Amino acid sequence: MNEYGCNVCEEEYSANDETKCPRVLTGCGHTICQGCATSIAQTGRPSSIFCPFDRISTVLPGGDIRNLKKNFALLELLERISDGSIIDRSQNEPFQIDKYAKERQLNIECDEDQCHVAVIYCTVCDSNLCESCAEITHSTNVLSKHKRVPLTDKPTPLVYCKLHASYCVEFVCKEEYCDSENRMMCLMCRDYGRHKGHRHIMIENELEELKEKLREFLNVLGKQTRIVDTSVRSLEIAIQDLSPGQEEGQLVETRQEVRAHFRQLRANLDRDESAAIDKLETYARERVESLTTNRDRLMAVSTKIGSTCIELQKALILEKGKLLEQKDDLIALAESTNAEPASIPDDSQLCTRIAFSISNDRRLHIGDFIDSRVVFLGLDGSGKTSIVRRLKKIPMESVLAPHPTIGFNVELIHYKNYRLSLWDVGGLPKLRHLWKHYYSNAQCILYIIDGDSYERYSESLRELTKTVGDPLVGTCPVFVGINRKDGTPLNGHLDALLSQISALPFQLQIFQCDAASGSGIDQLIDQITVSISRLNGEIPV
Ligand SMILES: Nc1nc2c(ncn2[C@@H]2O[C@H](COP(=O)(O)OP(=O)(O)OP(=O)(O)O)[C@@H](O)[C@H]2O)c(=O)[nH]1
Ligand SMILES: [Mg+2]
Repeated sequence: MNEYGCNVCEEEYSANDETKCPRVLTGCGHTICQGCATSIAQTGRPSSIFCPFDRISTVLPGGDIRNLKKNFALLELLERISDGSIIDRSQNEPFQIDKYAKERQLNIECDEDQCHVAVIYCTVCDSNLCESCAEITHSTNVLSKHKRVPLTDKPTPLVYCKLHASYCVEFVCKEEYCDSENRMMCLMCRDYGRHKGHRHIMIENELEELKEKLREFLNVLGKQTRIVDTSVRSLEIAIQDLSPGQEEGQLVETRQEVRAHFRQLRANLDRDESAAIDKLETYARERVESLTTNRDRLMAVSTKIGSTCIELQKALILEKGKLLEQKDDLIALAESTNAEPASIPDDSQLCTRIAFSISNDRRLHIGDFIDSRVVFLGLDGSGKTSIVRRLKKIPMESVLAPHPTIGFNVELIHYKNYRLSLWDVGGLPKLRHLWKHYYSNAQCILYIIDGDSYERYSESLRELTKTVGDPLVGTCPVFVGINRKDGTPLNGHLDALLSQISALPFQLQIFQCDAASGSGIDQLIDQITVSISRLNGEIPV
């Protein structure tokens, strides 16, 4: 690569050759030669040019490459180098541009020293030489007169005819039907030999045509190389930008942005959590203050009642005369103590469970419980009672013996700001005609299917369709729970059941749980309250 050349085509810049003039891409500050800029601009938008090194766009004033600023500093430097006015400090002599850069690329050995690369051709000695060997071998008066040219200008040697060795090849046969393998011919071949009477052209013309073609190819391939090299460079930049372990680049920047985003989210969450906890604690403090005031008031009443009782007890053992004397005082004392206001707290004041909900913007709301009715349906033995026991947090150390529910059971549980009454309805066939009395005014229906009993899937689906298809269900959210999921491993039957449920023309929310292990139960209660809050048009918790 030439140090003072264009980094795209790697050819030297020049003030004299317009196509080699260094032009500045003002968008980014890189410099490339006018020729490369022209071919790059043709592949992009004509009004602008993308830098081949960093893909930054530069507007082309007037849509013409020639309007891009010349890199005068570089031109001046080149001029000073060619003047010899710049000293190469490492060599302590004027800085030189390698004028044989092209010849060196041919990498032909020097005839004098195989370790040297030839750059010069002596037309008299017919030898390829490096600069120093050319200097040494041609230092005498006579030899110094030999004509030496750059290796790339070496004249091509004469070629002699293979059949008539003393004749030079001068023509090339152009006869379409010529069957000779050797198309080059000398005068003898043409006039008397196997090419006699054949159409032909001068070898120089043929060579010129061929060279012209090769030059065209070189031109096309050169452009292609530039495009490919530019793309390789762009790809390298992109690879570097996205490779992990780099200190800078797009990946690093984006990673920082993502981290900042999550840092902000965490900070917001922490702030909202603190605000919610503060609010909860303030609420608890106010409740404690009010309960303490109530308690102190009742203690004062209790003390007064105690002392009055003692006074009355003492009066009971007084002499008749004295007792009668104190009659009015004692009655007044008893009446005033009896009239002392003693506000006895009711259950709601004593209830310490705190109803709360959290809005979408993560604010805590403390308020009354919302009462909702959740009805459990499903075939007998599907696990309804077991799931309700799990929701009630009743310890279940082992699987209980089947104990069919006759009629129904109601259990109350609290979750956030919901007070849910869980209606566990028996699933025996004789009880199923009663189900409608339970689901007709439910806020949520849970239909449980025993995942293990695939022989009962169709019966279960039939009852489900009948239930959900009943207009009494209306907009009530329906959950279909596959119980015993931790039992038999998932099998094809279960997959088929899930797709059959999904294909039903109702809006059903499917979940899987296991009453024996308790898995999936905690998520269930959360989903139920979210569905109920949506149904009520409240802010989902
Ligand atoms: N291994 C296992 N057994 C379960 C599971 N759920 C329920 N069972 C057992 O299955 C049997 C029936 O469960 P129940 O909860 O009584 O069924 P049910 O749906 O209430 O039945 P009915 O009241 O007749 O409608 C009991 O012996 C439970 O212990 C489970 O997830 N895994
Ligand atoms: Mg039951």
